[in-house]
Amino acid sequence: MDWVKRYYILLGISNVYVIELWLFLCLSVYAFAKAYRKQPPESSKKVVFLQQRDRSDFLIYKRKNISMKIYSRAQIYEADKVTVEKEGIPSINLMERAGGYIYEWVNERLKGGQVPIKVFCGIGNNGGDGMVLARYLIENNYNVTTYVVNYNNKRVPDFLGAYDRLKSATKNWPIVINEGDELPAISPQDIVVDAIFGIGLNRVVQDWVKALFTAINNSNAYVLSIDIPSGMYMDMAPQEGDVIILPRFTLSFQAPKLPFFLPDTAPIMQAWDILDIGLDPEYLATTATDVELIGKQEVIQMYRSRPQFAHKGMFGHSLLIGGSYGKMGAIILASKAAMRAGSGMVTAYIPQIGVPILQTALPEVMTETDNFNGKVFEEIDFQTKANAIGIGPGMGTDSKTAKAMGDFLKTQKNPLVIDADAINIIAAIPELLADVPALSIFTPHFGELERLIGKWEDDFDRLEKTAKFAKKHDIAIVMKGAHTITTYDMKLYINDSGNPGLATAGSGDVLTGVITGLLAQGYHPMEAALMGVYFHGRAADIAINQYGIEGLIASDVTEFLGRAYMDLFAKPEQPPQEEG
Ligand SMILES: NC(=O)C1=CN([C@@H]2O[C@H](COP(=O)(O)OP(=O)(O)OC[C@H]3O[C@@H](n4cnc5c(N)ncnc54)[C@H](O)[C@@H]3O)[C@@H](O)[C@H]2O)[C@@H](O)CC1
Ligand SMILES: Nc1ncnc2c1ncn2[C@@H]1O[C@H](COP(=O)(O)OP(=O)(O)O)[C@@H](O)[C@H]1O
Ligand SMILES: [K+]
Repeated sequence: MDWVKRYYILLGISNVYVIELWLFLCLSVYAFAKAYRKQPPESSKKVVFLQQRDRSDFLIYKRKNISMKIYSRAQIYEADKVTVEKEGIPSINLMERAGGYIYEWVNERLKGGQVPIKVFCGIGNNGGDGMVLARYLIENNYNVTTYVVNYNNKRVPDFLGAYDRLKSATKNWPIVINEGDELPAISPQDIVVDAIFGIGLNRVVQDWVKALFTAINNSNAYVLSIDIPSGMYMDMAPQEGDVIILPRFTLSFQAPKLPFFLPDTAPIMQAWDILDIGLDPEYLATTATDVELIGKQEVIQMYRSRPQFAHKGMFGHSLLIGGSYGKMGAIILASKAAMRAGSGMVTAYIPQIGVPILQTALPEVMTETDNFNGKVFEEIDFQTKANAIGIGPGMGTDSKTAKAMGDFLKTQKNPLVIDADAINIIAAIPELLADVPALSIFTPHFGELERLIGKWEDDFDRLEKTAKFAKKHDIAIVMKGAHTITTYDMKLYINDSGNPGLATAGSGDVLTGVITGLLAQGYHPMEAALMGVYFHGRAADIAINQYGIEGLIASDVTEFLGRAYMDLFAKPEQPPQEEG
């Protein structure tokens, strides 16, 4: 430090002053550095938060190991009750826990950044979660404005508890918004926390609250919804004129909610994650739900590996019935997919006209035909001792074919896979349903489903009507689409794999082949249906790494089926590392 002393002595300042000044300088630099670290420039911190969204590609979130049960509202309330009883805690502690976890989630991403955060709280428990979050944010020096959206006067006790705790922790009290009040200005730079309605929403929202939702949606702010976007019902479809908050991200407690997977509401969910708030594990594990998610863990449990001395006779003979002039591709796709799914042998039953085409395209597959020489087949009569039969792809709905199918159904006792034109024929001649063997698997897309069961009003109505139809006829119905849902015995199984690359001609034919191939290998029909839908989607998820979503065609899905099987036991992928 000699050079400092000398400098100050030169300036005529005494030694004591030099040391004090030096200390003062050091402390100032330290304080500045600390303050700077705690409050980094707004813009850079905002970027860190937004990256979560930029990476919120649906595939990333689908890989997460989330609860595979989808609980009803009543079950979630019961889980709350059981948890507080077993832990011997007041229920507000559970709210504290939930709000605390949300705070940790936000803090991990914002790292103290001074982005303006506007927390909008309702007056129920969802609002209470928002209050707890707001308090933590304020206590940790975030830039927070809290609002109470006063949509009715029935403030629930835990909300009031959380409200009081916030008010006693800070002078930064919430602003109450009543009907008729001017709505707060929200800027695109804000982060909006939506804790207005949670799973308790059960009726249409008042107009002024809708206006607030609209203002939030139009603000272009980053919106984080707590538990479920406000305005979205947990167990019914949006009503005409409803407004739903459109979040960039939703943090949902403990388990996903059914509307996150349905076509009317799922597109609202740009990205979401599940926050484990420690609800009683025993209750969660032992409670049977009407809805389940099927992902890798479920399929692993169904999968049976092959013994070393296996031979083809052990893996069944699949028979695929279909094809017609101009539509031989469909039955070729289905037959090849059955082989790739692991069927020991595959035979295609096709009109004579298709034999050279099929035999050239698929040397592994055998063929049988009818005795007619038409563009469609006119009878279904075969020698193959099939372990599983799939019928429909490319078959057409010619009256001769329909007659042949009716006669064929009368001879069948084992579960069939019924797809495409076979469904259309049954839809046109409903009496045929009486001859469909129990536990047969129907695989309609929405068009075919409507022909089969009639019109529906919305997603929930469709699920109910389809489940009842399936129950009545003792069949399984695979409702194809994004998040294919299979129903049997009034239960719903939501598939967790697949991507919009599958929206391409022939991918449904491939699915028919996969399910038939699994059935032939001795899997129970429900296992074959659920595994088949999963593998089909997973193969497409892997294949798009090579072909891209637009480039994917149905044959690629078949090519990647083996990879989908291998992927069952592949090490889980590491989630992408946070930056910043
Ligand atoms: N186990 C969990 O998942 C936990 C959930 N908690 C929170 O609790 C929430 C559910 O809380 P609540 O049952 O209090 O419900 P909400 O906070 O979702 O709804 C608030 C209240 O508004 C009423 N309401 C419904 N529709 C309305 C409308 N259109 N207009 C005016 N009022 C309407 C309801 O009767 C309800 O009492 C969850 O979403 C979650 O945020 C946490 O606090 C603790 C644990
Ligand atoms: N957006 C999507 N996301 C995931 N899977 C999809 C999507 N669109 C279609 N699929 C899947 O692709 C398949 C399409 O079947 P289908 O409509 O019968 O096709 P095709 O009649 O051309 O064979 C179904 O398995 C369906 O679940
Ligand atoms: K909410």
